[in-house]
Amino acid sequence: MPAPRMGLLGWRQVPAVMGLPSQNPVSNVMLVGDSGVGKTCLLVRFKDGAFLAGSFISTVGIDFRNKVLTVDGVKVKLQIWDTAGQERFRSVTHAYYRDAHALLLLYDVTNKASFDNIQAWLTEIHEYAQQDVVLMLLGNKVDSTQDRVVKREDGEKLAKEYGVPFMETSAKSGLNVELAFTAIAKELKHRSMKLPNEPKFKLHDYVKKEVRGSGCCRS
Ligand SMILES: Nc1nc2c(ncn2[C@@H]2O[C@H](COP(=O)(O)OP(=O)(O)OP(=O)(O)O)[C@@H](O)[C@H]2O)c(=O)[nH]1
Repeated sequence: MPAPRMGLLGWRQVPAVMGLPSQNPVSNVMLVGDSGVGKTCLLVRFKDGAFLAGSFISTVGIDFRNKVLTVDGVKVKLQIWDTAGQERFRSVTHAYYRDAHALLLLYDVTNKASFDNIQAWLTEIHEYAQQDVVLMLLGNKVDSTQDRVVKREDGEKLAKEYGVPFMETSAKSGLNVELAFTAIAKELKHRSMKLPNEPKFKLHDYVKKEVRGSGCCRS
């Protein structure tokens, strides 16, 4: 059992922006998935450009970081919530779904159980999150080629089945990490601005094109 990492918010504490999504220029992005899939590492890679090597310290409750991205010349403020994947913190996570504007759902390509549990996570998301929440599926740890047990095609198939955009990432190498958050920020920006003459942004198409362009993830 990994040692616990107490989230900045600790138990039952709520970020100042909770409950005020419409008056609030901050977009809330929540990272979910089994314990150990790499949610904290993905966030640290995105925020600080570093990889948390060494022993695995499991998140307790929920933690968060802020990051501002410039998307098509517009600043998009993201507050990213790093949730605890362990089952015993599930009720804490449930309380946050409703105020999330976007969800990044992770599994670990070296851990079949974390992939098999995606269906259960999607059921939970369906139950607790807003109907129009932006959702993306990420298969993390693709740098671990020797230990891979979930093929890219399996991730793609599952994502297609549920109609969600998909990409493979590595918090260790940084592969597609910036891209995942940028894609989410683009979608959130387009939704919030709703410019009448602007063509509708298609997250699926953007992700497919960008992932193909990066030459990533051929296994
Ligand atoms: N090789 C490799 N290891 C990774 C990657 N991302 C995370 N890890 C390792 O996986 C372990 C778990 O990472 P965390 O980011 O703490 O996992 P988590 O999903 O936040 O776990 P919980 O807080 O328990 O929900 C750590 O030992 C990390 O070093 C990755 O992209 N590649």
